[in-house]
Amino acid sequence: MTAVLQTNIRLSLINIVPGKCRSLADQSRAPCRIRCSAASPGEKRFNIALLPGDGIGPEVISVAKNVLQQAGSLEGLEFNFQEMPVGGAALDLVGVPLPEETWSAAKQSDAILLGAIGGYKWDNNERHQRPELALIYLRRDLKVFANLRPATVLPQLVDSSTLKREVAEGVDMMIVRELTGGIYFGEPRGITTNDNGEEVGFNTEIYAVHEIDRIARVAFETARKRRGKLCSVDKANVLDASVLWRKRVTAIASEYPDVELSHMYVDNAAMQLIRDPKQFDTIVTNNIFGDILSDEASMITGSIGMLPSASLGVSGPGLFEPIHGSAPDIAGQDKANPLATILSAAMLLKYGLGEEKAAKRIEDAVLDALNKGFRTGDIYSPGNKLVGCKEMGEEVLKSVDSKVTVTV
Ligand SMILES: NC(=O)C1=CN([C@@H]2O[C@H](COP(=O)(O)OP(=O)(O)OC[C@H]3O[C@@H](n4cnc5c(N)ncnc54)[C@H](O)[C@@H]3O)[C@@H](O)[C@H]2O)C=CC1
Ligand SMILES: CC(C)CC(=O)C(=O)O
Ligand SMILES: [Mg+2]
Repeated sequence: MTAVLQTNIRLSLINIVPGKCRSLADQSRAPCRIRCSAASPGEKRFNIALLPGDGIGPEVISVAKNVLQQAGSLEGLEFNFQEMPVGGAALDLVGVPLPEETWSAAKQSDAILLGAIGGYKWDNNERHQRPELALIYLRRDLKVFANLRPATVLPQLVDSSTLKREVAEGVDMMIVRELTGGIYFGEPRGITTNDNGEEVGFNTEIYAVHEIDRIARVAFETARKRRGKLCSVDKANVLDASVLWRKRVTAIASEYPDVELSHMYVDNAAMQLIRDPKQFDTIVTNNIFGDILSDEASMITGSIGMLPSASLGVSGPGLFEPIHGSAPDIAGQDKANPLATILSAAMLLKYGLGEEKAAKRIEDAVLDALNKGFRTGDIYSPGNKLVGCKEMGEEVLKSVDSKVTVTV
């Protein structure tokens, strides 16, 4: 597992951005250093904004928080957690999906751990009252344009994959998804009436050169530190935005002669992920394709409940969250798999705070709990021990405590 998490992307981002941005990135670390000085020798303090959100969000966040706290304390890290409402929970409390207080806490934190947002209750809300808007605003305003979604088939979970053992075994890819542009943000958008008096809905897929170049560089840096293969996924046979995407990714490739670049249309990529997922090392793609392909890739690993993510920008706090949604169908039943959120906490330590040892403690503890046979329903296979969200969390916590060192 650590193989997919070995790139220090924050450093990569700093490295790839020249001059002015480098100092911006350095400034973003300054508040942490000031807080650290108040801690006792050998101890570092970090402010973590916890945004549980809706559905299974609070269940998985409460478990991941304990694991994060424990792994951190064993490495001399102290966390000041500030829990704030977001999404539907915030709509119910104060009438907006991202309250000003939540935004301030997130912006001023060293890193943000988010559960999930949305649910049936708010499904028919007007667009400006949708819980999911909070996520869109957070990503946009934090400027976290690079979304890393590692998909690794753990040896312990090969039998949980929906694919045959020989297809799933050994899969280890990183999907680098552009997160602050494309059709989720493009203008114009809306629902209007056409000349025939018929209602029409429309959105705009739009990318500027600087948006493509910066995500391409993150992807090339990532691929360089992995197996040196980058596949750019687009729809350049139909979409103009994809034509520009392919042109720019190809241009940026000249800066990375050691990385082997290929291009693939997204429909083919969706098929190839199931046919032969081991062909992929690093994938770079736009916002909507990355959203869809990462859900698909999650099932190769056994469950969407396994995939963490890190959303990073040039400066400021990173946003860490499982790739899944609020799973309203299982919310409140202690059935959710918390491992995606626990592993997102590991990504927070590694990419957000640069605390690799504490991150490794979490990754090892997850593997240890799986080695002992603990499984939530989504990754259960006969012969293992079926547990709920809380018990899985407790088992991971015990493994963090016992300071296991596991190799896969
Ligand atoms: N980042 C976020 O906050 C996201 C929010 N959403 C929102 O979540 C709500 C539900 O969306 P869906 O399309 O149903 O996607 P979903 O990811 O919430 O659920 C899809 C399926 O996967 C299962 N699942 C998801 N996470 C799981 C976990 N940790 N353990 C076990 N099973 C898990 C669910 O039970 C469901 O059957 C919607 O309101 C949607 O807008 C959707 C995706 C991302
Ligand atoms: C709810 C969407 C805004 C987000 C999503 O599905 C995702 O980021 O995976
Ligand atoms: Mg999604």
